[in-house]
Parts: sequence; C-alpha cells; structure tokens
Amino acid sequence: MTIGTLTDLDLTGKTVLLRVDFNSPIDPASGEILDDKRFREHLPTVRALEDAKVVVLAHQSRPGKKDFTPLRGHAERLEHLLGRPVSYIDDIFGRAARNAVSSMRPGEVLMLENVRFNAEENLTLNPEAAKSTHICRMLSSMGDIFVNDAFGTAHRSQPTVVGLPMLMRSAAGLLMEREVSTLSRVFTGAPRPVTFVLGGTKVDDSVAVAENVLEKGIADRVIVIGVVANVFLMAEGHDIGRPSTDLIGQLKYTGEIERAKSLLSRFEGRVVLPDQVAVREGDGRMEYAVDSIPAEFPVMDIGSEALRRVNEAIRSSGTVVLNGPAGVFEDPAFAMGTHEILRASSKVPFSVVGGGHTAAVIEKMGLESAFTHISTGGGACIEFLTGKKLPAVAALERSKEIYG
Ligand SMILES: Nc1ncnc2c1ncn2[C@@H]1O[C@H](COP(=O)(O)OP(=O)(O)OP(=O)(O)O)[C@@H](O)[C@H]1O
Ligand SMILES: O=C(O)[C@H](O)COP(=O)(O)O
Repeated sequence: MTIGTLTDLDLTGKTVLLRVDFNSPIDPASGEILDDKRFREHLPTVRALEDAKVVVLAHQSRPGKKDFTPLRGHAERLEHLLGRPVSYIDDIFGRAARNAVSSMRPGEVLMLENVRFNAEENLTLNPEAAKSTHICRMLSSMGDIFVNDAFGTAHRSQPTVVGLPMLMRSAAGLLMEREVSTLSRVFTGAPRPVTFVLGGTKVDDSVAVAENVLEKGIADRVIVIGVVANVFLMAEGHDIGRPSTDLIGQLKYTGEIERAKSLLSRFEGRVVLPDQVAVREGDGRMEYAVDSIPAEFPVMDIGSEALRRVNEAIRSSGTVVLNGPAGVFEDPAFAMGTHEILRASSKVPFSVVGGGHTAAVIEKMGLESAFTHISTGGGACIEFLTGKKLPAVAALERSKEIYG
C-alpha cells in the first residue's frame, strides 16, 4: 500500500487528529442515532490510538438538511460503545477547542463539533486549495499527526479530507486500510468467476460500475436487479408498465437506457437480467414474465423463478460484489428477492457488499458475519468500484511522499 498506516507511526503521547465518518441515520424528532454501524466499525482505530491524545473530527449530514446536528449525541454514543470517557466540545478550532486540546492527556478522547458547521468544510477543493483554508491551517496547528479513517467520506474532496494530509504527517486508520485493501482485492486476485450484482435505485452509479468492471475484465458477469434491472429491461425493449417507467423518468434516469443498451450489445451474455418480475396487483404479489408485465402495476421485486436462476449463477461464483436491493424490501411481500439473493451471496468464498440500505438489511437478517466485507461507504464504495481514485486516498499517498 502506498499510503501510511498506523504501524508506520510512533503515536505515544502524540496529539492525533482522527477523521471519522459517523454520519448516521438520525430520528429528526428525538435526535436519536438510529444505526451505529459506522461507530462500531471505527472502534478498532480509536482503541489502537490509546497511547495518544485523540481529537475526533467528524460530520453529520449537510447544511440545509434536517439531520444536520451537533455532535454531542455522537460523542455519547462513542463513549458508550468504546467503554471509555469521550468528552465533547461545541467548537471546532476556536479558543475553547484549542484550550480543550492543549489540556488533554494521553489516553483521552475529545470530539470536536460537526466540522461541516464551518462553511469552508462544505467546499469541494483540490488538496492545494484545501490546505490554505482557515479550517485546515487552524486544525493542523492543534495536532501532531492526522489519521484518516473516514472511508465513507473518501470520495469528497473537502478540506479536512484532502487538506490536512498536505499539512501533517498522515496515515490511514484501520477501517480505511481494510476498506481500501479489501475493495482493491476485487480488482486483482479475487476468486473467479467474479459476479457483480447491482440493484437499488442509483442507476447512473450502477451503470458506471458495470462499464468499468466489464470493460476492464474485472467481472465475468453483471447481474442487474431492482430499479437498475428495470432500466436494462427497457434497454432490451420490454414494456415494464407505466408506474415503473414513470419512476425512471422521475429519478431522471431515462438517459441511462442508451448506456444500458450499449453494455448489452458490447458484452452479450455477460449482463444478466431477470426474465420474470413480481408486481403489486391490488394488495398482493403477482408474477409475470418480462414480456407480459401489465401496464398498470409497479414492478416491486424479482420473480421467484428468475430468482432461482440468478441464485444459481451467484452460487457458482468465487466472488460476489453486491450493491443495492432487488426490490422494495421494506414491504414484506416484496422482500423475498433481496433476502434470498443476500443469503446466496453470503455463501460464496469472497463476498463484498456496499450500500447503506443493503447493509441494514443484512444486519436485520443477522448475516453480517457471513460476508467477507460489508463496506461502510455508500458513494465512496461505488466510486471506488467505478475505478476512480478516491480523493482521500490520493491525498494520503501524497502525504506519504511529502512527510514519509
Ligand atoms: N423495483 C423497485 N422499485 C422501486 N424501488 C425499488 C425497487 N427495487 C428497489 N427499490 C428501492 O431501492 C431502495 C434502496 O436503493 P439504494 O440504491 O438507495 O440502496 P443502497 O445503495 O443499499 O443504499 P444507500 O443509498 O443508503 O447507500 C430501497 O428503498 C428499495 O425500496
Ligand atoms: O454518508 C456518506 O456518504 C458520507 O458521510 C458522505 O456524506 P455526503 O454524501 O453528505 O458528503
């Protein structure tokens, strides 16, 4: 790996600025954190820094959103999960924060305020511009070393992500290291055949992933499910019914149909579509072949016969990379496809999952430990799989060149 890791550093007694991604679903009424998976995934890094003074930098949501909250509750949740005191200060780099940091002792953990409360942090800047921001200049003067563990934010070229590594000796945290090395294994040395299963609603991202992995020979086949499958079915000339066609228009994915067509013709036989779907008809589930989907009912899940065929392909794979559900799993009548595809995927030798919704379903099913890797990244994981270098990773590489 060309990025620094924790083992490269002597951290004893040092003040470490630790960037994490605790951005989580929050109940807007009570402010309660509804899912703390990201907190749990960062714990090994926080524990590995026990001889240092740990200053935690984190964000929650974005300006203008209902869940753009202060981080007191995040500090309390970290304290609870860590089993050690975590203090919190409602300041990022003002006098109060600076005094709190300078009075820390090794072993202590202090969480600063939501870094996106500072307007500069919400800018997209290249590393050179980011390093001149006030937030980066001030924060870098408050610590000795920068550790970036925020894989979920690694696709954002924002000041604390790409500017701090230009100003300080830096390293990846244990979660960042694990995410990058495991996801990189998908590209080289993954057991074959390699199957990508792309579902959910983010059609543009999924088409970009499919293009990358098919063009580069990373995937032997791509199975499409969910709304992604609906776009490919349209590309194949099927009428998927009015409600599902309208949804693709509303999501502004009509332009993706041409890209899907091109993939189908360039990679004939390697893009697998469901040949049968389940629709909501009245209150119930009805299944139809894809050439006879009724005009008035929405497609809600993969059909059970198509599911059997898809799962055979999954079971015969050495690697499965899965992102996004097969249907509207929130409704129990249409959860079967998502559940059964996840169950089959969990049994292959190398299984990697991305996507917040998908990870939450896996946790509910109690299948977490059956997968090789469940990424904490939504957008970051997808962008990685499209073959782009993530800004956070590029910045850590550059930092290693500058500071060793
Ligand atoms: N055929 C379908 N019609 C409409 N919605 C669908 C269909 N199939 C799946 N969905 C919806 O897709 C949503 C999840 O898709 P999304 O792409 O957001 O998943 P993810 O990548 O796992 O999650 P995240 O965006 O949190 O990282 C679910 O709410 C589900 O109801
Ligand atoms: O959840 C995420 O994808 C990260 O925390 C980044 O959040 P953002 O999409 O608001 O930049």
